[in-house]
Amino acid sequence: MTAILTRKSELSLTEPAPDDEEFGHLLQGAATAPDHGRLRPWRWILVRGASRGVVWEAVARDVPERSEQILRGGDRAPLRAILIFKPQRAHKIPEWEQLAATVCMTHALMLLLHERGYGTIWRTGQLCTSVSARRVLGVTAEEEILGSLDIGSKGGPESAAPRRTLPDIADRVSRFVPRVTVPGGSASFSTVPFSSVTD
Ligand SMILES: Cc1cc2nc3c(=O)[nH]c(=O)nc-3n(C[C@H](O)[C@H](O)[C@H](O)COP(=O)(O)O)c2cc1C
Repeated sequence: MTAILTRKSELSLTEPAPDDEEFGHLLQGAATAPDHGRLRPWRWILVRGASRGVVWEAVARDVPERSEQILRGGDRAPLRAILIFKPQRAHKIPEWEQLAATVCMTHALMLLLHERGYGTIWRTGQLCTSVSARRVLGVTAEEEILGSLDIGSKGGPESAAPRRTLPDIADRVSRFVPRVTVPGGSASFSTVPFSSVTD
């Protein structure tokens, strides 16, 4: 609960970021997230330093009207880990489940990075639809870019924000109460009371 309540998307990320070895180590942990069929239908492309410019120049080429803004954003984090969804299309595990497994892995990775003191933010935007970026990164026709997990050290003013408060989820959960006495009758639902949670 502490990790959940203290993680938040960090807009300002500076050096240092985890090196390849540390990223790989944490990814091994994250790769144990729930994954129906254990297909691991994803891969990461780590982009650092001047290579970031190459990728975001490609994105900017595809959206000339926003190119300045896109180029400015290219180096917004020391490590831009690009998440590629690599589903097995004709597999018995439906594609949505493969996407769900990919998201489970990514959230686990974000929490592991957070636990090590790194900040993250998952960014999507123009990168995901950029044909030029796909070409530069070697993304195949079978794959999709799900965005960039920006990783670095927390430095912005928002880093000092207090722990988040828990959201009100009272209307998002109910208890199923079958009406066994009425054949074919409808079930009823009752809401589940929650007391506020603390760790
Ligand atoms: C799939 C996905 C895509 C996101 N894309 C962006 C984005 O393009 N730009 C951005 O500023 N934040 C992006 N975010 C971060 C969300 O804006 C952020 O998680 C949300 O505002 C809640 O903030 P928190 O993570 O601090 O709780 C994305 C998050 C997810 C899960």
